[in-house]
Amino acid sequence: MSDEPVLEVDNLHTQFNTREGTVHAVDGVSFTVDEGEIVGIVGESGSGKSVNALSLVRLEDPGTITEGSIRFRGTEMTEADDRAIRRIRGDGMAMVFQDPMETLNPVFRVGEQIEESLKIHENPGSQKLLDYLNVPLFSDSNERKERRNRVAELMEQVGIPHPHERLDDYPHEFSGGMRQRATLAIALAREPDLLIADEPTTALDVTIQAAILDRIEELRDKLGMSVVLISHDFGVIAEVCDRVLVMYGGEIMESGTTEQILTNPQHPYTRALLDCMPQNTQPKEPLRIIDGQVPNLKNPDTGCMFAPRCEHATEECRGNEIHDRNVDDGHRVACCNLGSVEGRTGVESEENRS
Ligand SMILES: Nc1ncnc2c1ncn2[C@@H]1O[C@H](COP(=O)(O)OP(=O)(O)OP(=O)(O)O)[C@@H](O)[C@H]1O
Ligand code: NI
Repeated sequence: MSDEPVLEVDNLHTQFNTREGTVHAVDGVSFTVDEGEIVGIVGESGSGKSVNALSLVRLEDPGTITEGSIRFRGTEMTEADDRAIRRIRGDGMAMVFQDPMETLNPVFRVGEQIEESLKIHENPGSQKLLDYLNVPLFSDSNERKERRNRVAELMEQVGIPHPHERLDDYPHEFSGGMRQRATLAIALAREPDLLIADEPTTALDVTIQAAILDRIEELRDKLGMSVVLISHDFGVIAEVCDRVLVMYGGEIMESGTTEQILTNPQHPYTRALLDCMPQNTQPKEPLRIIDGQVPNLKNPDTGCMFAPRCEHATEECRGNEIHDRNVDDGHRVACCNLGSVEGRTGVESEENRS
């Protein structure tokens, strides 16, 4: 195990230029992911979670990274050329999307698609040329058989039963949960150092969701893989994550270990999100939602993004730039009004880092 974080994101800004103005989708985000660590990103719809994730793998187009740094295992992703990015997508980082059909091609068999991913992993640089020449990487039949076994093994790892019988199925022959598992197998075929999973279980029912989260956790334990797991559901995050980033309006409002965030939430937004968890709602009580709307990210106002919806907000919150502060070892909060929320403890006087 190395002490260096696998991923270091510093002051990342990703914007979209639209006719109505510039959308500040990710606005000064900093975080790290250590080897073997599962970091969760939680926040309401539109808070910038997906744009953040896509920026990490440099799929932010049509957005633009306007500022900041993303260092992945020593490579500066914001400056890397296409070749370096292709290599990193080949075997460094892999991404799983909410909709499996973003990954799966309906006209190829599931097994073939996992096999393709294995090939890219083994040969990230030469892939384009081989595709162009239409040369199969493995012509020898023994090797072909071995490769199919490896694909079946991967399918088994992600919980697809009877994989040898399912290898030659097409995606439409798979159920939603099985398709999601297949995309996980495609991602894992590359043995990524970092798996970025954007709402991988949102469309699935609870038991399948739990099974997939178990798999991710198990693979982290087995392979030492690092994971960035995105969800709007605190329940999912609490289940598997070591550390949590709470995102709102393109910024990180609070970050800390899962325990710190769950047992000692300091930011009013984090508290509001936790209050909305079904687990924290009485039976028969309707599910709570946070009053008000997510902010307009076009030409945002100064001050705290959450201030318009925050019951503790003061003039200071609206007028000033907010810096995050350390409230406990590794627990940071971007709120200028710390201490106003009942039950807050342990706030250090230390000002922001920068
Ligand atoms: N292609 C685009 N053009 C313009 N704005 C965009 C584009 N893609 C995303 N945005 C904006 O960026 C902001 C962040 O979106 P993002 O998809 O990252 O949110 P999210 O937190 O992932 O939400 P959800 O939970 O709904 O997936 C939103 O305001 C969204 O409208
Ligand atoms: Ni999203």
